[in-house]
Amino acid sequence: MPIIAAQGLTMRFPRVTALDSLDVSVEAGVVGLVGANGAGKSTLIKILLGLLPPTEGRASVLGLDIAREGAAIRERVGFMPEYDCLPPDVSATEFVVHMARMCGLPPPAARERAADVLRHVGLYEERYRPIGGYSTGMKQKVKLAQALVHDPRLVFLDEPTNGLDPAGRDEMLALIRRIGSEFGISVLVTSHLLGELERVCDHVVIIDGGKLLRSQAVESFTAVSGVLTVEVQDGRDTLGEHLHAQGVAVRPEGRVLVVDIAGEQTYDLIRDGVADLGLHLVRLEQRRHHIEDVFTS
Ligand SMILES: Nc1ncnc2c1ncn2[C@@H]1O[C@H](COP(=O)(O)OP(=O)(O)OP(=O)(O)O)[C@@H](O)[C@H]1O
Repeated sequence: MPIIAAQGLTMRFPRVTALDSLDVSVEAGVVGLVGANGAGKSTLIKILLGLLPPTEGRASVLGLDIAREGAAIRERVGFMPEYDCLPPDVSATEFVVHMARMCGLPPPAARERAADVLRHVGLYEERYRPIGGYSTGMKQKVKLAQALVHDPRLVFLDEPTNGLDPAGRDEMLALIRRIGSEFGISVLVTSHLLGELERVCDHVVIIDGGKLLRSQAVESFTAVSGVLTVEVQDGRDTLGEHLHAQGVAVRPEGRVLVVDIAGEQTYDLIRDGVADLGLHLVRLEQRRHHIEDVFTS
């Protein structure tokens, strides 16, 4: 059963059509929803949570109908909103316990679950301090923790890497991957950056102007290409010239050489070249496409 299915989903605001007859169906796993700012990602999430009735069309989440079963959907789905909505004067622990209580957990279970999820997202001693003094990364973790506290089957994460520095972004992406793989919770994560979703998602849905552009397994975007990446220690140009002299299509790119594969003999020529020149081979691998290549080529 798909975790999310939409048919002809349309949302017209007075001045703009945010979703335009969207048909999409995705299976369990970590799913990326990609689109430029204003593409309709947040609107889709609000509709899927049963919080905003669409102008036209139908959709279901975990097999539940958004028009009739919104409350049941929200019981089973966690939501991390894009913008901050955190009370500055309470601690992360107090806030997440409160959110667990709102979901119907009794006090001891709420405290236990809150402690667990805060640990999972990487908030430790700081969880007793008021949220107002937190960094952006810590606030994102609190928002993620509250989305997970009621043990949902699916979470919607709206731009979770927004405002994070590269280290914070990597940490958040790793956490998202763990939610899917270790906790077995399906994830719908939005971003305007294709590249970062490629690293953590099984499947990506790309929308533009409220229309579906693609819905595809990440693996099928990132199929192996027809080029090899060769890295040697101190000898990139020597090896490049040597291969070129043997008719190999080769070009330097940063620290590596990029070689077009013209059959099995290309591997042999590289191996023999490295050996003949007495070089130390660091890396020889077939390059994979990146999702972004699909849209820039
Ligand atoms: N309540 C609303 N009333 C009027 N227009 C709206 C409303 N909510 C969203 N829109 C418009 O619908 C379009 C899609 O907005 P949406 O927030 O879904 O995009 P998004 O892909 O999530 O982008 P972002 O990442 O910038 O939030 C935008 O043009 C936005 O201005």
